[in-house]
Amino acid sequence: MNQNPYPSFGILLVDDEPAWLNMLSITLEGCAGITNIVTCSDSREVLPLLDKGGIGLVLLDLTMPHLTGEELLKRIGESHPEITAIVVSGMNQIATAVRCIKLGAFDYFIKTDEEDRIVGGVLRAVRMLEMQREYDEMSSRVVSGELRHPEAFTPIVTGDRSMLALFTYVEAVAKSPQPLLITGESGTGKELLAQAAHSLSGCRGRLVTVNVAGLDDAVFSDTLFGHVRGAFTGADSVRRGMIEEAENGTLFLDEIGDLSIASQVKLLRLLQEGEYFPLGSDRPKRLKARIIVATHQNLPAKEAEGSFRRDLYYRLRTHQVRIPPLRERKGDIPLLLNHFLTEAASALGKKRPTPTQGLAQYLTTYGFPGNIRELKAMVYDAVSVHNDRMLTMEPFVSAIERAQEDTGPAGVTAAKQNPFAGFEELPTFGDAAGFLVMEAMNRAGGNQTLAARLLGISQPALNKRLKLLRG
Ligand SMILES: Nc1ncnc2c1ncn2[C@@H]1O[C@H](COP(=O)(O)OP(=O)(O)OP(=O)(O)O)[C@@H](O)[C@H]1O
Repeated sequence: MNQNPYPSFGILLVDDEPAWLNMLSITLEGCAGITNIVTCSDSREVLPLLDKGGIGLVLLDLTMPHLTGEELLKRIGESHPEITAIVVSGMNQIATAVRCIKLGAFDYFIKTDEEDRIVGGVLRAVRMLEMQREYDEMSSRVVSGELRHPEAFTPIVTGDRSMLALFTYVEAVAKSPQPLLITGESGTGKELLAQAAHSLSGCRGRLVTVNVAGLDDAVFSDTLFGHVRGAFTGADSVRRGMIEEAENGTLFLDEIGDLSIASQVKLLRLLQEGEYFPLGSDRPKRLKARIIVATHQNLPAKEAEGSFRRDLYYRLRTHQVRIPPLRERKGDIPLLLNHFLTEAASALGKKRPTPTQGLAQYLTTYGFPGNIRELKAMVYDAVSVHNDRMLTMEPFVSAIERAQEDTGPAGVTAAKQNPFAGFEELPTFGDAAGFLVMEAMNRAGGNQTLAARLLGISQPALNKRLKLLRG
């Protein structure tokens, strides 16, 4: 799929007829982009070749001088059980096919079978091996919890365990040729994660981002596939599509949940066939980029209501990560606050202000529907207006109040709903007030000023209630 040999492991073709070996190599490269091919026409050399390592799949001819394919199959099973074998026979013999499958062959083909069947079988075996390898790699890393390239994730500030587990997963699948689907609410850092996945992919090309929301099908096709001169009125010159711009790199399609059905069909075809036609051209081009897609939408729900194709969803979700919203990793708020304070001060050419005590704690009491983007904007805004050494809570309090006012009827916050509506028996006024005070103190981490702010009362009034509660 790119200039690196594909797949990442070698495919050994064994046959005593060099002409067949040659033809099969050309077919596999031309039809499936398979380039990591080793050929061998002497059956005696097969096992020593496998001992050297690097081979994942073997295609074996059955009838060969010295060692037969069946004999080799048995020996491979004994000495290299991790290697997958496919038998390609000159004759159609059911009994031999059954014996080979019993010996562990992954598949059995006749040389006279259609090219597509043999190529399809090889691709199936390659995918199975790739998934097995990714799974093994991932399990071993998740167990050890180690990242090989932590530097790829440096721009993503977090200390959250679920985020770290997600990094491990992204690192494990970074070199896979299958698409990566990143989901998560708006502002959670999906684009940042796509950048990390690209830098880990080992692809030398660029990361090309296309936001597909709002693109009608014609613009989508033109943007991705490009066009030849004269393809349509106004197409005065050739346009390279983004797929080509991303050659040997990564094509990142953002807001994939908003793609029109017509464009979904085209994307699916691209992923299935690995090739596409620039508009106005009848010469196909090969897809030579890794595909990463992202969305803040709920794709299974969209699929259920019929606005997202099931076949595309299944294709995209082979490797999938969901970035948790900030409210599910509140422990990151102090880290992010710190990070954005430094970043904003340097961007605005100011001295880094010291946040007032309790600011981080106060921020954890808010749900951040806009996630990290919202927190970042708040910090930048506060740093740009402040002039003292100490950064007070005020700009954050007003930003949060403004955001809550803007949350309109559809997004009514918990505080505006009636929490007692479902209760069969109501608590007494005193009990309810007591629970409320304790919850506010809990959320404010014991800080009375903060808790009073959350309850909309003065600090002395809260103090009085606390004293009453403590008896
Ligand atoms: N963990 C993080 N550490 C530092 N900065 C972050 C982190 N997560 C997100 N950001 C910053 O927050 C902003 C939003 O991030 P990003 O654009 O990656 O989100 P997104 O999930 O792709 O959003 P959308 O769905 O709206 O496209 C960016 O400025 C990004 O740099």
